[in-house]
Amino acid sequence: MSMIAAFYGGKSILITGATGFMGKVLMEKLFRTSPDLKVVYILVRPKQGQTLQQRVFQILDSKLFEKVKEVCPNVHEKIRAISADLNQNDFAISKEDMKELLSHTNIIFHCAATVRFDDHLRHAVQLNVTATQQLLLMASQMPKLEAFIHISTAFSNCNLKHIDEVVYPCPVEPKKIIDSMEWLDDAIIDEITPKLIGDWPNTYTYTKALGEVVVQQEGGNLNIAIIRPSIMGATWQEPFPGWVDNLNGPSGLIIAAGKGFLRSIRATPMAVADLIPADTVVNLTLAVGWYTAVHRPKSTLVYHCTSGNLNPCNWGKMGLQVLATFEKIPFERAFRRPNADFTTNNITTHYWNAVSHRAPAIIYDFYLRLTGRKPRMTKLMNRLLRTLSMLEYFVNRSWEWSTYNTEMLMSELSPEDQRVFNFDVRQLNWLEYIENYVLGVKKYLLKEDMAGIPEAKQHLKRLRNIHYLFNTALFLIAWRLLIARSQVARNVWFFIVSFCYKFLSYFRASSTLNV
Ligand SMILES: CCCCCCCCCCCCCCCCCCCCCC(=O)SCCNC(=O)CCNC(=O)[C@H](O)C(C)(C)COP(=O)(O)OP(=O)(O)OC[C@H]1O[C@@H](n2cnc3c(N)ncnc32)[C@H](O)[C@@H]1OP(=O)(O)O
Ligand SMILES: NC(=O)C1=CN([C@@H]2O[C@H](COP(=O)(O)OP(=O)(O)OC[C@H]3O[C@@H](n4cnc5c(N)ncnc54)[C@H](OP(=O)(O)O)[C@@H]3O)[C@@H](O)[C@H]2O)C=CC1
Repeated sequence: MSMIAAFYGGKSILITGATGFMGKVLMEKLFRTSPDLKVVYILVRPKQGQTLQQRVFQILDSKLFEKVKEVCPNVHEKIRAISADLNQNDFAISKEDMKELLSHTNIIFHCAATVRFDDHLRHAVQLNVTATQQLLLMASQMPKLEAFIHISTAFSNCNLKHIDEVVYPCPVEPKKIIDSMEWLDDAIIDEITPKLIGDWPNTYTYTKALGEVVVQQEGGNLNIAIIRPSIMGATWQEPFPGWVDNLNGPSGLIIAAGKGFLRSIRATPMAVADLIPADTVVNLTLAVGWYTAVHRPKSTLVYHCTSGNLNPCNWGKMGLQVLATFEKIPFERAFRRPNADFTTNNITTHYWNAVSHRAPAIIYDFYLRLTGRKPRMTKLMNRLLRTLSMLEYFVNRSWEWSTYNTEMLMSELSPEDQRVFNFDVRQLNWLEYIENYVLGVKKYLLKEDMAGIPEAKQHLKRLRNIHYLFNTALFLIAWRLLIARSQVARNVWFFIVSFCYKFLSYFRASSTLNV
């Protein structure tokens, strides 16, 4: 019997960010392995005209929860959605709901965050720092609380090269930042943001670092642990390989590459691609929840959930495997044939952006205009290039994350728990994982049918022929222009033609002799 699964039995668990990518995988695993848990409280905000209940039903209706519904048929009764907005005071939770949460919660998993790299500093601070502070305050009033697990990111200290499993201080105290956000106006915040974030690349990583400091400073006597996942990708094994439901991290770029929009990227092929499957993160998170509650470590332990130091893969290898998978499993209605040019140089980046991205978009928009349709490709391409520029920082550097605590935890688990809550990334076969990831993107993000693969392959063949035809026409036009202007080019042309003629005559004569 799994000790971890048994631990969660009968427990009341509070999850923030349960409607997000990680939150859903976390909930799924919890219900599948501990169907006898008492209740899962999730803090949800109404969104896109959907009520809380509609949002919960939409999650439970997804393929991700198919197995759960077999193991725990009354799962919908065990999820208690609480209306909350983490941007508001006391999260805008009603008095009754608050009372229930405070008196029953045993474990908190704090996953909610804004993960947008370019979020306004005020908003990023509100969600990633102030909300964490408020949640800690709530936690301190929960008499039955056994553990508070805070999800951070391995990139919260990406301004360092080697990162240990410790909380690093920030140049400006989080409390001062929180205070200043209350009275500074947006224009001033915009002005001071670059100075405040210093050598962090964006407001996301900076505010996640501040959030960790808040957890350490204001955790009081709570049993707290911090988990730092690197780049979370599709699931590796559970509940099935390749599940993914948003465009963050590599997923959006895999779509852009598979559809032929993205054909070159400014990335260092040898830089470590520190991806980590979402189910691995969730397994570690649940194991940490158990360990923190049962063993009550004296200080706040930080756990790195990364792959680079145990089983490294690099961006070059990843790009090649993604392309190889497109050969087998192409995406439908691609704009161009998928291709991957990795460049680290400024000039070649501009060149490839002009030739591989902007020029085809302009030509296609011209074609759309000619056929009376609205041009849209240039706009899409500009957005893609903007996204690429934001991700560049992460694909041109490598970091070293130490994993002592994570490895210590692994050794503390029983063989059964090591199997059920496997977070040993050394067992991951990258080629297989990436292939399943691409397949998952096709199935669960693009919602494309596998039956369409032969047609998609035909489409790619047509694109290849158009490509050859286009290049040949371009070459002939360029050549024609050149020989019209240059005597040297004309001489070369006559030399090639007469050489070919002689070769053919010789070939014809020798084949006549052979007969
Ligand atoms: C050469 C070929 C290659 C071949 C092979 C290629 C595969 C192999 C190579 C793979 C290298 C991977 C590198 C990953 C590095 C990640 C490092 C993470 C480190 C930290 C990890 C963490 O700890 S934490 C999670 C990370 N946090 C994000 O990853 C959020 C990012 N994101 C945003 O910060 C905002 O999104 C941003 C972008 C500002 C736009 O902002 P914005 O306002 O302009 O646009 P919106 O967000 O409103 O989106 C507008 C439209 O862009 C669509 N879209 C949104 N994201 C998209 C995306 N990533 N790729 C495509 N498309 C995306 C969206 O679906 C909309 O499409 P539509 O309009 O059609 O609905
Ligand atoms: N994805 C990744 O690659 C990585 C993620 N992480 C961390 O993991 C955690 C989960 O990330 P992930 O699942 O990818 O993120 P998502 O963006 O998928 O999910 C974010 C969650 O936070 C909720 N949320 C945001 N704002 C509010 C608000 N004002 N009130 C209530 N809820 C809110 C969202 O709710 P709603 O559905 O209503 O928007 C959603 O449930 C985050 O802490 C992130 O920093 C760490 C490393 C890598």
